[in-house]
Amino acid sequence: MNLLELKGIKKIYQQGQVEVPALRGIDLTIHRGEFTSVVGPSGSGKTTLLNLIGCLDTPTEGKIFFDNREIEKLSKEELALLRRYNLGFIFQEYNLIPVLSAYENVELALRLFDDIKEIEVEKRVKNILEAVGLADFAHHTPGELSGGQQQRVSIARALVKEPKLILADEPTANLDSKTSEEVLEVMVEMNQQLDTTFIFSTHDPLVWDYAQRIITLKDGQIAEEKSS
Ligand SMILES: Nc1ncnc2c1ncn2[C@@H]1O[C@H](COP(=O)(O)OP(=O)(O)OP(=O)(O)O)[C@@H](O)[C@H]1O
Repeated sequence: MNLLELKGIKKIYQQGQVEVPALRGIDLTIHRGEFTSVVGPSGSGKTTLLNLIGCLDTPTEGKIFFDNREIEKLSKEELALLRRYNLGFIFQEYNLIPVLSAYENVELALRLFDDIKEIEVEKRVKNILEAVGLADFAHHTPGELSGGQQQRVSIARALVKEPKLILADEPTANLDSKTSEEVLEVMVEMNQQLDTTFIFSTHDPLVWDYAQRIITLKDGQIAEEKSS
């Protein structure tokens, strides 16, 4: 089943008088449960593409459908709900709150949901921390965790809402290769267990080994596609 459909997506940034074309006509369908990597040289449009899919920015031209609903046609409230319930983000810099523990960082993501009971919050946070291998580190703050552990917290934070789609912009950029592999294994496991769809942007060849599908961008266009 299609989760995401992009039709004729173009994105032009305006830099003063200069127009910077970042995406020049992207047609792409992502199916539910896919584990897809977006690769390509610096400046090829990877982050721009992820930002558009994550509804963090809007295309200059073209249409994006999420679950068969056209994003542009959604009201502000509908868009906020889509982002809150259906999308999870993992960043290169982890973006954890330094004064909160691993548990509290993950818990915070669920606090946006008014309708979840306290007991359910606790169960879900504990389960997801255990799934990413951090049960014993729940009360540590980010400063007391390694880079790989911090990235696992941010994976748990993205997954605890059980979103349909997780977008990860260079998730292993700050990790050594062994830690990257561990983090990727956690993501593959979550993808398989929860059927969460993942889209990554990356320069890291290691990620390519884990991806089912690799989309190569060049100058804002899809230059190549491979599926394993
Ligand atoms: N906010 C912006 N304003 C102007 N130009 C931008 C902006 N963001 C990106 N660009 C330009 O758009 C193009 C695509 O950038 P993007 O960041 O999407 O590429 P990328 O493939 O993610 O690069 P990298 O691998 O270096 O992160 C580049 O030419 C970049 O300079």
